[in-house]
Amino acid sequence: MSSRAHRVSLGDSWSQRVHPDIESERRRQAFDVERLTNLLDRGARNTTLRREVESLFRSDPAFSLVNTYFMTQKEHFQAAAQKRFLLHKMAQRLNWPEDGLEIDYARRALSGDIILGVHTVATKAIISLGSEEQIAKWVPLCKTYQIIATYAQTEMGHVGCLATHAIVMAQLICSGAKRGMHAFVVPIRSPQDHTPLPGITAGDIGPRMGLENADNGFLQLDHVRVPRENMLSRFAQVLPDGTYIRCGTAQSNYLPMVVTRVDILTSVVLPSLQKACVIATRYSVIRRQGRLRPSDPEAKILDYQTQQQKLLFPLAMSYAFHFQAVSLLEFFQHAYNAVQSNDTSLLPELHVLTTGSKAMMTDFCAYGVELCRRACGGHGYSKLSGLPSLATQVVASCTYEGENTVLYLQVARFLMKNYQQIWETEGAHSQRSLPQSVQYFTMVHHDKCPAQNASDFLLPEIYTTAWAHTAARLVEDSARHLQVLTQSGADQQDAWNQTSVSLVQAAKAHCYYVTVKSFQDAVKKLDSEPAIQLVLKRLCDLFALHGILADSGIFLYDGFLSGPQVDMVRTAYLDLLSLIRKDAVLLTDAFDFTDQCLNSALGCYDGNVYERLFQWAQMSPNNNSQMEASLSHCQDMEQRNSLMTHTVTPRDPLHTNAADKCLSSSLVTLLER
Ligand SMILES: CCCCCCC/C=C/C(=O)SCCNC(=O)CCNC(=O)[C@H](O)C(C)(C)COP(=O)(O)OP(=O)(O)OC[C@H]1O[C@@H](n2cnc3c(N)ncnc32)[C@H](O)[C@@H]1OP(=O)(O)O
Ligand SMILES: Cc1cc2nc3c(=O)[nH]c(=O)nc-3n(C[C@H](O)[C@H](O)[C@H](O)COP(=O)(O)OP(=O)(O)OC[C@H]3O[C@@H](n4cnc5c(N)ncnc54)[C@H](O)[C@@H]3O)c2cc1C
Repeated sequence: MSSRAHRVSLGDSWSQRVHPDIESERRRQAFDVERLTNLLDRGARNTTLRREVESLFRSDPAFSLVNTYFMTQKEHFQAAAQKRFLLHKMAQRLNWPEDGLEIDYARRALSGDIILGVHTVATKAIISLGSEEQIAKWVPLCKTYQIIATYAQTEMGHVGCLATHAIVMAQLICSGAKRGMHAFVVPIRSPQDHTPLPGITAGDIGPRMGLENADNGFLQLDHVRVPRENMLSRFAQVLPDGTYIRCGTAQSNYLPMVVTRVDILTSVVLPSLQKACVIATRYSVIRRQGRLRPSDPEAKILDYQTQQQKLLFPLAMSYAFHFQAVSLLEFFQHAYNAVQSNDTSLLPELHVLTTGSKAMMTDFCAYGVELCRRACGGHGYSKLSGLPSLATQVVASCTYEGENTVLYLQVARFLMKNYQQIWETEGAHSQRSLPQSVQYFTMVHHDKCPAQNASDFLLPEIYTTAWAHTAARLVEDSARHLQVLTQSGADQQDAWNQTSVSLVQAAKAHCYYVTVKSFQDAVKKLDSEPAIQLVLKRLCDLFALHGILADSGIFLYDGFLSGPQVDMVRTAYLDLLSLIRKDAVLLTDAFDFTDQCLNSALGCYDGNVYERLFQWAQMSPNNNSQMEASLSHCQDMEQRNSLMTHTVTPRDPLHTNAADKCLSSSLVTLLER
């Protein structure tokens, strides 16, 4: 399949005429885009498979995403339910393997616009924490939608209208002793008529900032009895006589959070940033505004240095986080399997790597998507650009699966523990006993950065060492601050709280270092692809140097960098902007999102922005000719106001009346086999 035909997928009459301003960007190919796509897909076979799956959705109107922009929340939810149902049928018909890549690629093609994301989270919680018998009992019911599960950990719950069962994470009190958080499969609604079971109060949580396709709700349990065998018991059991037996550590039951954090990074968070980069970069070579010199034609806005600064850092992040996610996934597979076999030795490091990656990637991706949105000027505020929904989707991920400050503090706790270990076992042996991700604590040798000119800052060992030094120094400062406070009489908790701003700063610097290091390691391995290696190295340089410039105070504080060296960093950084700008469109093409999946009037492959924007705007119900005609006949403002209040009906919240109960029941029926 030709890659261009694959990408131009909306079938508009003008799609075959690629806009000359974007075509010229693709003429100069400094590297092979297709090979970069293969690298991102982790193999050419995966690229082929992904495109095959995507092609199944291209021409089927049932899977169209454009209409969702004009839907009410309820309509959007129903459309997303229908997509989930059709996808389920498709997977059955095509015999897709249960844990194969096909389903991931299908979700990507549909831009995640299907309901029951939390059903998947809950199903994976059963797989992580259930015994073999419990998995055999519950997972097939989940996979065939005979039950719909939700994951209820946060107080007040997030349960939804459709769920028949909740995986409730609750304190187990056994023979009077608190045993920590355990998971219980709690039936909450009748499988026959979907009414709440005795003692259960559940419903929709009300309007939210975004995520119209999500089923978020509340749950109250009042004297609800849960059978003993419904406690998920891979890591802990209660015997019929009340004896409590633990097979793992107390933290083993936290495994679902680790699993979900990894899942959302790869399936929601990172693709959102990548899509925003594609949309904003393509738009920025079509949009012409102002002149670089009075005699020039109007400039492509991507030719302004400030626009490059806005867009190329998110692009660098997109690649940095891709390689970070790849290395995280590798470690995850290995450590998850070990924990499942009751070897929990890697769990603390797995927890901290996933938690730090989740906090950093969601924070930065939210920032990056917003940068892209603003870089598109007024059109970035239009939902039709695709950018507002990407922004609200990513912002949510800064909160769910653990609020990011809380997560950074968990990373800091791990850093403090390991730093204290070095203090206690000072000497040559300390490095060997440290987890791999913090071994750099003992490897920082320089007091001052040896760079002498801007080009020295393009040497990966220079900027990686700068990050390692500064992260380790911030960890040390926090550890000393904690020690000073406790030595002067503060208790541990007070000392922790009084140090927490510094601790979060140290955790952020550590996460930045880990990301720079994994990006640099990935680039080093690309010797057989020199052209790709070169463009990715530039992105790696930009990512590392942007972080230094944005937070130069932490590098200057102890004199590791001098003022003139920060100027050298800036020079190197600005030179990189103009180099990367030349490849920007191709670097975003390499993500290989279909137009359908981008769902953006600004970001299609062909660059025909204005035609598409105009055409899509026609779909607005406000352009309904009858309404326009009535409005134009109104003589005065008062008449106009009264017409508006009668024409625009407020949207019903889900699940407030009998009709809505019917809606949720029928969606349940829809999803049944
Ligand atoms: C469109 C896409 C679909 C969207 C789906 C969205 C679905 C969203 C679902 C949710 O949001 S579910 C709710 C998720 N909630 C959280 O993540 C809460 C965040 N809080 C925590 O993680 C807390 O740590 C805790 C688990 C609630 C425990 O808090 P507590 O204060 O009791 O203990 P801590 O001091 O934090 O930790 C104690 C100990 O345990 C270690 N630890 C913490 N978490 C984990 C873990 N996941 N895995 C392994 N170990 C963990 C922590 O490091 C401490 O260790 P020590 O220092 O004592 O050794
Ligand atoms: C879209 C969405 C979907 C969700 N889905 C689910 C779901 O399916 N299942 C589920 O169980 N939950 C779900 N949640 C809930 C989510 O996991 C929680 O909102 C999140 O973990 C934060 O907890 P909280 O709301 O209690 O915030 P809080 O903990 O109250 O945080 C509020 C503020 O207090 C600060 N804070 C809190 N504790 C500390 C501390 N120890 N030290 C310093 N500062 C602190 C935070 O940094 C933050 O600034 C969802 C949330 C959203 C937005």
